[in-house]
Amino acid sequence: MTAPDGRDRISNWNLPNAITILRIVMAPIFFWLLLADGGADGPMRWWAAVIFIVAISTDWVDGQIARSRGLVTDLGKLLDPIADKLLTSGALVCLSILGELWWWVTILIVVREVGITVWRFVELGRGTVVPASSGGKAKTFAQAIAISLFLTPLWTLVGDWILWVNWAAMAVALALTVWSGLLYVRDAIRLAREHRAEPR
Ligand SMILES: O=P(O)(O)OC[C@H](O)CO
Repeated sequence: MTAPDGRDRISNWNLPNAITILRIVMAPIFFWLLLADGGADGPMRWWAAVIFIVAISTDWVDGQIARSRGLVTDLGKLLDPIADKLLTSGALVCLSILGELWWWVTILIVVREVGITVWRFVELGRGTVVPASSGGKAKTFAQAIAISLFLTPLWTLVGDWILWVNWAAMAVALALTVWSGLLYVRDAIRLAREHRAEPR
């Protein structure tokens, strides 16, 4: 399809966006598996961990395919962070419900993720698409590692010392979440000033 400016328009119905939607579909299956056995470390917990790891890994896959095949779309730029946040924030909420993670950690991260998403939609309404920053990508990677560690009952295999590793990984994820969030706040202030300076 060709846009009015003569350039080829990329269809939103492409492989990277389909993978992103698959990630969204996998999220409720993962939540159910994690919550269904009430925090036990049996087979359902292992399955929940596997599904989370597979689903969050598709974040890297869809990005790679989109860039290498020239299939980057505005829909993808919006949908990709939402799919990540659904999985990661949902996982944190489930872990807090199960009493395995302090609520204040979950709330801090979820408020940051929801806040950035709301801001993305506000900017979209003004005609600006805000893609994920490198800090945001590093934050998602750190969250994925920390959540995968929390989900996988490795303590049943190697002993309780692994819990220290889990908490250290969560601390790094939390720090990157706050840091990258503050950088977005700085960008939001700059963009708001630019919008105000635009002729009406
Ligand atoms: O921090 P955000 O909102 O830019 O999210 C980053 C994405 O999850 C990276 O895939």
